[in-house]
Amino acid sequence: MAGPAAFETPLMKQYNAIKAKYPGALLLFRVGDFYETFGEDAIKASAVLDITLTKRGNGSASEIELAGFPHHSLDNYLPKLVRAGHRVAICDQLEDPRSVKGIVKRGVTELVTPGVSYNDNVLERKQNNFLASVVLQKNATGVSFLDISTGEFFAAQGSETYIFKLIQSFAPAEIIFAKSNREKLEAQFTDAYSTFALDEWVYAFDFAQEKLLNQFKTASLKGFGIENMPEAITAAGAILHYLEATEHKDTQHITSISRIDEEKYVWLDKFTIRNLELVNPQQEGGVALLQVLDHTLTPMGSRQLRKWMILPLKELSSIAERHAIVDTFFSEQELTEKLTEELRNITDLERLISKVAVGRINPRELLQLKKSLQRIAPIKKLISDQASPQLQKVGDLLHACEFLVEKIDKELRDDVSIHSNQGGIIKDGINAELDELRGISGSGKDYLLQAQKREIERTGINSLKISYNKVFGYYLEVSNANKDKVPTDWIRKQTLVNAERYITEELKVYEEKILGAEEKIGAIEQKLFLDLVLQAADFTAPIQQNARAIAMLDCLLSFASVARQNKYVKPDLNDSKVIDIKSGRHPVIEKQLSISESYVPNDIYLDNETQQILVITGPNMAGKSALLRQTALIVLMAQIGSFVPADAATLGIVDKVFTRVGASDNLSKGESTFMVEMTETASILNNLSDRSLILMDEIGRGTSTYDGVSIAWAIVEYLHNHKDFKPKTLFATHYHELNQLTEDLVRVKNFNVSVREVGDKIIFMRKLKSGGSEHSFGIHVAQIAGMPNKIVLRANEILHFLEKDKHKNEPRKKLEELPKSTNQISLFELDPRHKAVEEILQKIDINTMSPVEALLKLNEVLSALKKS
Ligand SMILES: Nc1ncnc2c1ncn2[C@@H]1O[C@H](COP(=O)(O)OP(=O)(O)OP(=O)(O)O)[C@@H](O)[C@H]1O
Repeated sequence: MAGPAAFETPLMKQYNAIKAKYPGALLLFRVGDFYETFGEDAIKASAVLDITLTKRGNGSASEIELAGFPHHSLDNYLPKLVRAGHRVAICDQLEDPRSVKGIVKRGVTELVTPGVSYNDNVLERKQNNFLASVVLQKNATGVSFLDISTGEFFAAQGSETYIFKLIQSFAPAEIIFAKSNREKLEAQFTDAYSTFALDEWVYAFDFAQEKLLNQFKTASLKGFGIENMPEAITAAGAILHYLEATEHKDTQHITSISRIDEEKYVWLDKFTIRNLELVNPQQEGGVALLQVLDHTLTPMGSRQLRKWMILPLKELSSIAERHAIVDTFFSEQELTEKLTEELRNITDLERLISKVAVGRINPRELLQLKKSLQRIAPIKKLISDQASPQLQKVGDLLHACEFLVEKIDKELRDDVSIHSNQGGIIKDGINAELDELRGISGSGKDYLLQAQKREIERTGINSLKISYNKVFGYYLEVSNANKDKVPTDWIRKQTLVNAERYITEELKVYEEKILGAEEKIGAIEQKLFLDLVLQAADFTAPIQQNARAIAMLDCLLSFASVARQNKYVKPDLNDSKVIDIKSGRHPVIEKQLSISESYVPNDIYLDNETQQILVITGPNMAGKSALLRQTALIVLMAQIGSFVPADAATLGIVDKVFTRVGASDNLSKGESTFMVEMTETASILNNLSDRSLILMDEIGRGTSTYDGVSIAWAIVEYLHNHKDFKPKTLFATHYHELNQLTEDLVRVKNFNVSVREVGDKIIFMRKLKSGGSEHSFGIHVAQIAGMPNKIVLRANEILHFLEKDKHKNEPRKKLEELPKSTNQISLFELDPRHKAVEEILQKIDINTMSPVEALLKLNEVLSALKKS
């Protein structure tokens, strides 16, 4: 590729100057009806967009790569570039090329980055598109999240672990930070997120605070509850700067910022969110809890639910409010049906009003906004008529925006297109001049039809047609066969293969009148439409408030609908430290079972006094993990306001949920090292509280049995004997040795997930029973899984050998004594009964045997074979 110095045409000079202002961005450069990319950008764009890459001379000896697409395809191509991780600068022509001589003025009108987008094709309807800004400081780490498409703006600060966890939960589309924090944050986030480093000065507190005060037009940040959070303020201010730098200067819809208060929400460690599959399944094709709970009807509802899921509440009263509303919906079938019907007709109010604020709304969207707003009044009435004070409170938040609805209804036509420049937007009777011009335009068209008729009569050319094109306006088209009938006063304009095109003086006069009128109509309609948009912008705050209230109703309605469908019950939440679940089920697994299977419910009881830690043993596949997860899921569902899959649940508020799964479960993620397992376990142990719920699933299995048992043992002891806290713990393990813990630790109780052995087979009962289990059945599972019989037999042999001498402290020596396996399969190895027969036969000494003894032996062999 040629270097910049080689680009000598004036156009390329202009291109280079603009390109230099947006380092790191792919520049879409508008030339005529095309967006062009050059050089490296062209190579990237052609690869991502699958468009042709060409080369062209640029006024010097060198050539430059070129790839472009028609301007009207921007909405198709832009999202693809952004999704491929590019920052895209859109450079437009800033003046009408027809009115300038020489080079048209151009400038970047928007820098679209993964985290800053209004484009419906980039955005997911059901998900927020957050931009995150992070600041690492000595005292604390700060973070801010903004979804420019909805106007939601959050800030938080705290420990680095907490902030990184929040980032993981919010899953932003892009993360920005100061260059000085680059090394650490890139190492942390670049694999999973788009990142961008900004100059240091952007992350200065004073600068950031000023930006926020200007944005909200307030004298202090007190009203937002963040005035004493310098790191959060710095992160948030940097976001506002970034919007400006990316040419997103219309930000009137960002009207406030909310503090994410660490104290208000349950602490979910990063494994919990992933392991419990709250919002995303761990494996492709899997199902997350969110999918089961999401029966929402509006995009706002869906997005809200996702936020609720990652931020379960700790405050009893707030949870109770949600439960009360779900309860009303649950029992009032008629109310839910009516509300459901109304919500179905509400579109994305939140994103539409953002588009209004930044002047990006099209006529059809404004019509949708009106239609959605028309549903607010009936909803308000429906819920305000209810006895529930909680529902009435939500009703108070709703604002019918009558003035705006009436205005749009009166002025905007019901059949508008998405384009604001194609006319047909404003109704008749709104603007006198518009009506008059429409009259002229309409009658002009009539006139043309009459003229066509007259000319046909005059010339006798029956196929004569008056048509229009942009190049020479209205014309008469005559086929070659009729050419000689053309009168002399017609002026020939164009010759086609089969026809000739003419204009006449009369046509020209009318054309001017009609086109003049249409142009004026377009201008007036556009102005009236803009007035409507401005009017709507005045309603930004109430519409945003409506959107949030509707989102909340939608989520709660969804909870009620899911509860009814899946037979959930209202949990009884209280201040105690008891978790008492009767016949609890796993909300996701129970949905996945086939009709012939049914989920086996289980009771779980945990408290801080008598039953703090359950050591749950049982064979592989018995359902230990399912039981652990369902317990945490039930607790979390309850604390986000949902009903729960159980017959009854009395739950003391939980403030932290920790999850650790033995290393090999995460093998596919390349995180299986024992070291990681231990580090994470350590971090749990260092952050305990009295209301914590801990799930430990086969901790220690990433190392040798002896190490594993010892570590697991020590962890249980630690959790039991902690001087300050008695965190409730479910500890699933294969190590039945841990059952001995109950001998010394009073609040540890043994349970097992029962199975029944029927002959060689085991039947999974999935029932949690009090008491430990004898052995781990792993070999049976291997057999079920289709492991070659030879291996199963050999494993059994080794197991028996090891178990026989378990309590002697000479494992190595014993292993050496283990009978060596041969690689050949003998007849006796194919079936365990044959092994027994072999043992009998080998002991026989036929030289000393009487015939009767031989018969008896034969009988012994036969009965060994009959044993199943
Ligand atoms: N209570 C239940 N009712 C019906 N099916 C269940 C139940 N619990 C678990 N299952 C089914 O059994 C499968 C295995 O359960 P789970 O993974 O919990 O076993 P596990 O004991 O943890 O096994 P491993 O030790 O191998 O991890 C689940 O995927 C689920 O399909």
